[in-house]
Amino acid sequence: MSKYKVVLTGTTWPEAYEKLLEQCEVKVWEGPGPLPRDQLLDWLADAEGLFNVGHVKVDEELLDAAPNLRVIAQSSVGYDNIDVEACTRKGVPFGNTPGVLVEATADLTFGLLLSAARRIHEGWELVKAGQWRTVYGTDLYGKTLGVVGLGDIGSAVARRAKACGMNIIYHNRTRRPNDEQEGATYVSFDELLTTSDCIVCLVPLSNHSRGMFSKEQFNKMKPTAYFVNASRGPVVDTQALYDALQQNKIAYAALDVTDPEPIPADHPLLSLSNILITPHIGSATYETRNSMANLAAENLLAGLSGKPLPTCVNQSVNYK
Ligand SMILES: NC(=O)C1=CN([C@@H]2O[C@H](COP(=O)(O)OP(=O)(O)OC[C@H]3O[C@@H](n4cnc5c(N)ncnc54)[C@H](OP(=O)(O)O)[C@@H]3O)[C@@H](O)[C@H]2O)C=CC1
Ligand SMILES: O=C(O)C(=O)CO
Repeated sequence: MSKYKVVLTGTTWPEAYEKLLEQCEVKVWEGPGPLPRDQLLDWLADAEGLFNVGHVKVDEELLDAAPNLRVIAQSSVGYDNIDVEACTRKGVPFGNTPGVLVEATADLTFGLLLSAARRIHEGWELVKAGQWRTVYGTDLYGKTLGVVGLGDIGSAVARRAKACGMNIIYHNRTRRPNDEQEGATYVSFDELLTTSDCIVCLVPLSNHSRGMFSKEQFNKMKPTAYFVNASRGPVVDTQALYDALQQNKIAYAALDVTDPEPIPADHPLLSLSNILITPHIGSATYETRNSMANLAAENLLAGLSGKPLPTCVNQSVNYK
């Protein structure tokens, strides 16, 4: 039996790679640097499957360059780099990796809040510098956490916060009755901004959410507010965040995602004392990244053999 022709935009985890190799002839980009666009389009000329690990932009141009493409699988839950409507128009199912990364990403997101509130990272820097002294933080117990984007991950963050004695409010475009039964209170975006002690952002990046945290929103927050973004950098206006922190309009920010990404070492945000940034490691545990790769491989192999993808974004194509 001839093997499926697949393009892999970067290296993946061994278990998933082995599964692919059983059924596919794989062109894999091993660097250095990201896969050049020309090379990708050239490889896609006869490809039947695209396994996207490097968040390559998938648009009309790419789809036109890949006339035999039958499936795209990406090992992430966010898919703001994918033109899903274009995939649907071309009849190409697109699968992401929801669910398997929820707990790891919620741990990191709540960890950022905890570290910022208790200055864990600052304490460690002081100890390393030979300065054994008290760094004061703030209690989370009894405070109000506002979750913007209470979906799979937001809800798991809310669970952790509740276990630490926080009150939970949230804002989505649609209400979540199950989470409300668990104690999360639905409020308008404005009410969340003005009443939260801590705000966590976990909305997907879209035309609706791009720049949704800007000067106006930071001005509405409490001057004691802690702001955590673990979604995508462009959901926040970086200059407005810098101004809000620099002018003490809010107390502290903790970010796992930035705009731009990676953030250059000489970026003004890095000169502030009231910020903590990690390099987009929300889902980066061995177990979770392995599970994400396996799910992406399952999506790819299902699409190649004409079966519905286990986790398909454009369902109308999946089940046609
Ligand atoms: N830092 C990291 O490493 C990681 C980051 N992420 C990011 O987290 C995002 C969320 O993931 P996940 O929880 O699985 O996704 P979900 O789809 O489960 O949840 C997203 C939630 O956001 C809400 N939402 C969407 N748009 C808006 C908006 N404009 N205003 C208010 N609420 C909105 C949705 O509700 P409704 O549609 O009703 O508004 C939904 O409840 C991903 O898209 C990704 O960008 C994910 C994994 C790891
Ligand atoms: O899955 C995602 O969307 C990420 O950001 C990385 O896990």
